Amino acid sequence: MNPRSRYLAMLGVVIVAFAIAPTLLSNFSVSLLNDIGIGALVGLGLVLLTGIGGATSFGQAAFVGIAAYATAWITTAHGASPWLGLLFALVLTGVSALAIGLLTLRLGGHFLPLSTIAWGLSIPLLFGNVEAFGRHTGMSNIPPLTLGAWSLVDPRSIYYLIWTLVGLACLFSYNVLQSRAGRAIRSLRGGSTLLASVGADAFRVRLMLFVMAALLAGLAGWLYAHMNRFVSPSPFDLRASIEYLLMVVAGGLGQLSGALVGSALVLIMKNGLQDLLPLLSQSGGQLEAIVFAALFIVLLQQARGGLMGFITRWARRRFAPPVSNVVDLAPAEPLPRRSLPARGQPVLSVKGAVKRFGGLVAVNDVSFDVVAGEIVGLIGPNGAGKSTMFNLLTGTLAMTQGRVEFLGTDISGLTQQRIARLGMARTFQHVKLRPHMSLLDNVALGAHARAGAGLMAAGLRLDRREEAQLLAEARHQLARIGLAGRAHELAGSLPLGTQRILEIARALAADPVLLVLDEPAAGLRRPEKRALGDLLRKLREEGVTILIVEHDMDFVMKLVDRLVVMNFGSKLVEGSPAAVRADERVQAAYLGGVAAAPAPNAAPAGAATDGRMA
Ligand SMILES: Nc1ncnc2c1ncn2[C@@H]1O[C@H](COP(=O)(O)OP(=O)(O)OP(=O)(O)O)[C@@H](O)[C@H]1O
Repeated sequence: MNPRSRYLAMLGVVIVAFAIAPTLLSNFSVSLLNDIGIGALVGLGLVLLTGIGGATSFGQAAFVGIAAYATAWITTAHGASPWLGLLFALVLTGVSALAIGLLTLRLGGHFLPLSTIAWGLSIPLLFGNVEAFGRHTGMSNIPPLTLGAWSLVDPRSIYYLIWTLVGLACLFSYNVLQSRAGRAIRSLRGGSTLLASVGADAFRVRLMLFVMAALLAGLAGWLYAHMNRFVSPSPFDLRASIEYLLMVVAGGLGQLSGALVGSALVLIMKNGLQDLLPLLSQSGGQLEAIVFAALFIVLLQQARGGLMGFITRWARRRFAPPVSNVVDLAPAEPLPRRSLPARGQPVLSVKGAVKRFGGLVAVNDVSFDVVAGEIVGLIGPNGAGKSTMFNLLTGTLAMTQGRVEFLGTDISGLTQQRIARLGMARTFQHVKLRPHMSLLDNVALGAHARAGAGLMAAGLRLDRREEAQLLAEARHQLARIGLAGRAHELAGSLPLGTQRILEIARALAADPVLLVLDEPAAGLRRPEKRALGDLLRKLREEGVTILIVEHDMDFVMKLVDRLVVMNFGSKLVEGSPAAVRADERVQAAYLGGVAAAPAPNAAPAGAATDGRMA
């Protein structure tokens, strides 16, 4: 049996087991399974938001509460149908999440989790102080769910609805993660610069994810209200939020199944402890909290991947074949390409660029132009201001003064994301890849701005044609750099030099007009450098314009059409490689005539062995 059939068979067994469970289990066990399903829905949102998106939330129970109170209020006070209650609950939860997200998601570091504690505390307090919500006594007599004439009042009948919704939510979330939106979500950890460089807005991605997680919690809240037919503030307070977080940490924050496993683990343990602890001590309630706190600490120390982390590692060792190097992608129409400007047309024009870091002038009144179809090298000794100049061009840093035009548009005040979308793609001096993602996904991320399917389309699998095009583009770019055979390996497994090349493939996937490369040859061996040089020359033939910062003079002199030399933040000279090599000011800047080395192949006297001038 191949792995896919084995996986489908296992899934079939799980579905059949869930379908027949209510006929075999006691009422108590079915009710427990219902609670586990509701917990799993909240946990699913937390896995996406915290485990995959990297934003810790201590306030998820508040969203469960907003939906539970919304449906309770509209169905009891206004006699609305619970299905209208669902719509109302989801809209209210979504709008609340959007408002809270807009206010808090820009907070960095520890401030975001702290802010989640603030609203996690305040929203249940609000429930307890509103007369219409029954204050701390809560609201009762909430109608049960009905499907036509079928009332879901009994735990065995609502069981099927809960677990069908859990199944659909898992499928939706899985589809999202396997998409353009999912790649952006998986890239959130590790900062927003990379996402901005491929034309994605990290804040928007995080906000959408936050709303999606809240909606999953809202769905759970709606089920909770109509299953228990009673709501009060305490099941939605900070303690409940921490319990949801504990569930996903116990189950495994890194994978969707962690939500199900964690919910089951914590709720079964909680029930067991509630039976056991009173036998051991009078104060069983307090002991339960202590046991859970101890469990949390042990998990954080010993098993950060949770139970599913253990199971996955074991299953991989036991069953999984080695990573398949076959790129088994369906054929797809190529993505539309942008038209490149005619050779010699102006592409980039930098006028009087200045960047100050406090008292330090890192870039001082630098001007130069780049025209279509040429390779221009930006060189200079260490600390000359080259990377800062690149960061100004790409919008990564704001200019203190000056102007940059790209394809005739003034991009001086534009964000990195807008500039990327205009057709400027870059690589980084300090490689920015997502090591836990495959090579294919890393490169497909580069083509993010060439497609448009969002979360909803991805979740419903309406994005398959576009997704196939994105993956085909990524495969094409991987083939170009000779890594097609390793498409499914993790980017983190590559040596640093190869990671730099992978960054170039990611930049090419954006179909750029201007490729901005920051030290692409650093860490490459001689044959790899030769291959890189060939690739860049081929790109130039195809009409791509290239601006390159490089310390390897042997490499750069043979490659570029023109050089701009910087020193102490200012432009020193500009000209052909031969003219620059012969220029005395450049020789002086590079400490004693290193740049005057006669043959481009030979390491210049006094230069570092890798051919670095500086
Ligand atoms: N974010 C920053 N804050 C303060 N100073 C900075 C910052 N970034 C760069 N600098 C300073 O600006 C100057 C230029 O740095 P930059 O990295 O642009 O030089 P470079 O030519 O790229 O050097 P290298 O070749 O070593 O990478 C250096 O003195 C550096 O310390």
